[in-house]
Amino acid sequence: MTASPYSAVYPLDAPNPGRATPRVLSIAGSDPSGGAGIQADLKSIAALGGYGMAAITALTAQNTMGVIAVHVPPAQFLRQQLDAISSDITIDAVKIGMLGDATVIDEVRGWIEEVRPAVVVLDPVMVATSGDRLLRESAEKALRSLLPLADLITPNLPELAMLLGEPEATEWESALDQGKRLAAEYGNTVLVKGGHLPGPVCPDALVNTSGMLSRDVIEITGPRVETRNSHGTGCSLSSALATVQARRGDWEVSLQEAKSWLLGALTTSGALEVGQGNGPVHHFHHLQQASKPGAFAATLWKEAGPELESIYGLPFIQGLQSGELPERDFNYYLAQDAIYLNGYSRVLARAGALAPTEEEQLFWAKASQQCLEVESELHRNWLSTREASTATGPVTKSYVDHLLATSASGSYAVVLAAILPCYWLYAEVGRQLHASYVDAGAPADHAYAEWLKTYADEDFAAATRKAINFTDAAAIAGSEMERAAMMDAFIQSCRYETAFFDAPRLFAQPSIGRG
Ligand SMILES: Nc1ncnc2c1ncn2[C@@H]1O[C@H](COP(=O)(O)OP(=O)(O)O)[C@@H](O)[C@H]1O
Ligand SMILES: Cc1ncc(COP(=O)(O)OP(=O)(O)O)c(N)n1
Repeated sequence: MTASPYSAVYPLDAPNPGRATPRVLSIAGSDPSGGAGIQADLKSIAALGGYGMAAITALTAQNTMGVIAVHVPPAQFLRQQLDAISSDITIDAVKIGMLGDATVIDEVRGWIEEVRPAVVVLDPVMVATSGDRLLRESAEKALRSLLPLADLITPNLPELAMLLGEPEATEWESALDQGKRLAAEYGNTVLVKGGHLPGPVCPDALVNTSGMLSRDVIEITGPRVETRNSHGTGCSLSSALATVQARRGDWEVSLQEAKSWLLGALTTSGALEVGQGNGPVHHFHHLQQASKPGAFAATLWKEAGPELESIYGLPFIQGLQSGELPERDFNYYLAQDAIYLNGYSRVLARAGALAPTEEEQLFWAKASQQCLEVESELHRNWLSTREASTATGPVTKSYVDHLLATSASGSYAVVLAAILPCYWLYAEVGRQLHASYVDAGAPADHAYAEWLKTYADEDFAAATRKAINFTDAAAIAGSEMERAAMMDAFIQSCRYETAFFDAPRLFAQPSIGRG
């Protein structure tokens, strides 16, 4: 099973001690072309689920080709902006970007010392990629005085070198060494970024030498996207990190989530068609993708692919297809299926209770009832003449527990995502098995002929299509966080589907009597 990009990024069991919608302040310069500075910060904060605020340090006249002019308003006015915000609003995280000159830095330092926000991310913006200065050279010393107040510093390689007064690193290992030196000097965490190095990968690493992370260096790598559209990547990443950190409270988790989102924003940046130079990244790529009907269902199906492949490779499925499956395994499977269906029926009823429309309520209520009817049918027609333990097996127990836990605490959309694999994977596996039985001339002497015929159930196929459509619609109506939780619930259920088909091989006992 390949790991889902979402499961790494939004683990359901990850610590989530912060606010669902963190209030994040960007203290940065304005980029009127919208790709960097506060404009990029506000988009990034919103894209990652935060409430964005902005105090403007400087105005630039710039576009995707470079910076034409910089205007730094009086620093006291910045202080008035900052005081206006902090006297009224609790700030969960601050991202600091372009500061312009030493008077601005002094005001920001005074305000941070007074307010002490819980999360401070400092992107020490000095020179734009275009080569234009965004911080006066005379202000570099003042900038260093701000570093101890930051929890995380996110310099690019030229900025890292400038802060240390060393030549710029040209290799990843020496960049990490520089990161360690800066982290040791200021006692905080440094994000060393590999964007400026050549090569097919683009690594980033959290570096802390005082034991505040699980390791001194936590490296997260990713592919390098072939694009010119990297304007504002540093701004976007640092504000995304501040937002996720305020929610998650774990820098490693925050970097994984922010980096994965930025990768999508870089990959899809071409669709924006903004400017003739280094264009911006697509901050809201994930929302547009998810709002197309069928797109979320297609992503789910792609995620289920490797699990389906595993299912087809299982001895149980191959034995069912060839007819050589030991009867003991088949009996175990039937008995566990009956137990499972009883639990599944309760979860379907819960989906009905949460359904937003009468059509969906009716669909799930009927599905819940049909589930109990199939359970009775299994007992009446299939299990009454067979020997199989009626004790709940470990996989059945875990699968039903997962479904019940999801239905107890998950939203309608998440419950549907957990329910769906039992429809979708089962329908697909059944379709394939039935097709191969028919292709083989539907032999009447096939040991499981009667069972394989039950897979040709057009009503179940139609119900599966409806369940997929309802799940897709719930994803479109939901938030990004909800879709991530749906993805996790879906993948978890897919894994249980595979385990369920494999359970007879592992747990069916040779001659256990019923009861
Ligand atoms: N071409 C690219 N492909 C993938 N990730 C990139 C690319 N360029 C930059 N990044 C990522 O963007 C973020 C900002 O990196 P960097 O370009 O080094 O900083 P800055 O924008 O401050 O100069 C980092 O997470 C880096 O890994
Ligand atoms: C107003 C403003 N702030 C910061 C930058 C620099 O942006 P950054 O994300 O570091 O990357 P580049 O745009 O330089 O590639 C800026 N240009 N403007």
